[in-house]
Amino acid sequence: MSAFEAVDAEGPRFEDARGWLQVLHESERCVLKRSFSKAGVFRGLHAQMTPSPQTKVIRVVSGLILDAVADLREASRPLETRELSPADGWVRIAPHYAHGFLAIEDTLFEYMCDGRYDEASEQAFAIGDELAAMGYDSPILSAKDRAAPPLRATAA
Ligand SMILES: Cc1cn([C@H]2C[C@H](O)[C@@H](COP(=O)(O)OP(=O)(O)O[C@H]3O[C@@H](C)C(=O)[C@@H](O)[C@H]3O)O2)c(=O)[nH]c1=O
Repeated sequence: MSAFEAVDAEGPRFEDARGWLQVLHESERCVLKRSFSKAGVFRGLHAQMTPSPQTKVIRVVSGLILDAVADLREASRPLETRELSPADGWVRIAPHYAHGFLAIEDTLFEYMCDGRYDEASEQAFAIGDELAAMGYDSPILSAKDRAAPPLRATAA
């Protein structure tokens, strides 16, 4: 076998009103993805729970996002946000965070997760009130994220 083994480099692509998500490569141990989000889209917050927690390594290829994480180890689920642009390079998100982002501009985003996508273990949390308080009203959401319980309602 050649040392340069060809791998499936383009997996499925999912399009919806937010933009698209492309799986670039997936194995048992990692999944590499790219997504495009129109300005005003919010994706998340999402976290894969036991038995499939994931560390995510993320970057903005083009555009600008407000990245958001909530620490699921804390009863109060504290939310932290930070603007990320291409200049910030790769950023690591530990598995105990639920993660999401608002596209402030049209944004191309790439991320690597250690471990497979496991939809059954995923939990979604809504932060519409928190975004509105920061001046980001009526983000464009997926049906799944519209149906998610508010982050605060799930806090102890
Ligand atoms: C995330 C993902 C989705 N999909 C499919 C499921 C669905 O049909 C379509 C769109 O999925 P979602 O709506 O969950 O995509 P999206 O809202 O972009 O989900 C992502 O949000 C950001 C904030 C994250 O942190 C990521 O880990 C991931 O949860 O793509 C996969 O096949 N593999 C994957 O790894």
